[in-house]
Amino acid sequence: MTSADGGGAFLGIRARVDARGVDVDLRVAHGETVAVVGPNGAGKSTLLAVAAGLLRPDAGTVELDGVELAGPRRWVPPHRRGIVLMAQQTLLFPHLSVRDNVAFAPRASGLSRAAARDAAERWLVETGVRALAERRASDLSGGQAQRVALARALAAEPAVLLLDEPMAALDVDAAPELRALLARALGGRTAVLVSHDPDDVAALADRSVRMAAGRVAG
Ligand SMILES: Nc1ncnc2c1ncn2[C@@H]1O[C@H](COP(=O)(O)OP(=O)(O)OP(=O)(O)O)[C@@H](O)[C@H]1O
Repeated sequence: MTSADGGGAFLGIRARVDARGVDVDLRVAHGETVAVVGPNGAGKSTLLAVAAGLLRPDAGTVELDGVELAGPRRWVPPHRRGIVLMAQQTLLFPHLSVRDNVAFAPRASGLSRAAARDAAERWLVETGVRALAERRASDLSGGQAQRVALARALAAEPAVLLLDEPMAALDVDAAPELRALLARALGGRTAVLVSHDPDDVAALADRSVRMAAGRVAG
């Protein structure tokens, strides 16, 4: 494993996943949004899965704000990491209302029902989906579902937001609106964005790195 620089990063991922031919080293500063670009199969989603705790690397560490989340003798489960992954497929709870989807993380974090509802309300307004609050998640369009997914992700108050092609499933009409919303949401936030779209990278990221054949190439 090679190291691009020293410590000091807010989020540091140094991981080898042998079955996927991935050996990465990525450091993200506090408040920085880094775009990860590169061809299909380069290992971008694998990098996010390691950071989120969905995949255990064969070697390496994941660190957040000086705390080890994953390492040879340490494993913090996904829901305790303060890292939220927003994937291309929104994975909302289809049978729950939009409001209950967004209130889920605040409630799971121990807030009372009323406080979780207040938190959900704030993020529903913030992401422009307040009018959809009573709808079932299964009844949303793709663009609406992505907005709700963003509201749900932000309601978890994550220290780091991971976005895997957040706009790939949207039609071209819905993309600019969600991009503008994401630009607001990512301002000053620590985030890693995987995208094939140069417009997304330009609008959303402070810097970008390229992955190829499982390595961060620069
Ligand atoms: N669930 C999986 N099980 C086994 N191998 C996988 C799995 N997902 C991906 N891989 C393999 O791991 C490698 C990295 O894939 P990954 O999905 O991380 O790349 P990616 O850069 O995100 O690609 P894309 O842009 O197509 O989403 C590839 O060789 C891929 O075939």
